[in-house]
Amino acid sequence: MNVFLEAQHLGLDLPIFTQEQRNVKATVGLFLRSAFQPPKRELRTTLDDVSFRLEPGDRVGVVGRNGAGKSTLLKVLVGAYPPSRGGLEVNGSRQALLNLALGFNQEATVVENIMLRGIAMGLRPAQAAAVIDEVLDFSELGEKAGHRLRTLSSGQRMRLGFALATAVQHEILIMDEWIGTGDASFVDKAKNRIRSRVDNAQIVVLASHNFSLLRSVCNKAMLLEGGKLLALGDVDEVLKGYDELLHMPHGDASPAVQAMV
Ligand SMILES: Nc1ncnc2c1ncn2[C@@H]1O[C@H](COP(=O)(O)OP(=O)(O)OP(=O)(O)O)[C@@H](O)[C@H]1O
Repeated sequence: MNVFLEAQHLGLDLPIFTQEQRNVKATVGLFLRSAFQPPKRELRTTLDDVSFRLEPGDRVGVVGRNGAGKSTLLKVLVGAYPPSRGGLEVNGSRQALLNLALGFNQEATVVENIMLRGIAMGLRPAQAAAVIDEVLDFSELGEKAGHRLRTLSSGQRMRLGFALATAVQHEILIMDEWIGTGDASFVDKAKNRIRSRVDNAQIVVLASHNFSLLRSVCNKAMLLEGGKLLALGDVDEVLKGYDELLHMPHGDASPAVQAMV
């Protein structure tokens, strides 16, 4: 199968809720208005005319300043947000390593959650059942198998989310910079597994601010600014352009970026 990920003139508008400027010194009025004045809903363009095609062997870092649209682009690529304009074509199985704590059912047991979330991630019921033992083993939660999720600590939930999200190798891996919050031995184990999933994926998309991580994982990078794709190319060149951009006011393109576009 020819694995690829293609975005064609992709655009996304998200609703934002704004409030008229209030006089914070008029305390009583402030309380009344914050209780009764409805917010205004506006649509804001978060991704604007983003086009690229990724092929097997592409390991692409997604960089840009805070609020540039990196996480939003990843959410569109994993199918969490449908694009408002343009199209996204994905050929191959994809796995998101984004918010590992999301999507659990607090009232269901650990094993039930592995089944439910495994199926939600696209596994067939038999495949989800087949990974239960491995997920319990990797997350070191065997003795909690029949416990309700709400009784787990946040670190234990993170282990479960990580073990489940990485239980199966996929062709396309879409991930945020992964910062381990578990104890040191789990973080080491998790890093080894991530490395193996990255090495064996055909396409990797990694959003991060960490240049050394990006250079060690990626061969290409894309630079976003204000929801637009400014550059896509060799990782070292794009990081150089991004580094220059970081020292410029918003809206100005750095010389290295201008040379790339
Ligand atoms: N759910 C949402 N609803 C409305 N606006 C949003 C939503 N999520 C993000 N935004 C806005 O979209 C823009 C891009 O946000 P995004 O999280 O994609 O940025 P980012 O490049 O990942 O930033 P950072 O480096 O700070 O994580 C920001 O202006 C943000 O305020």
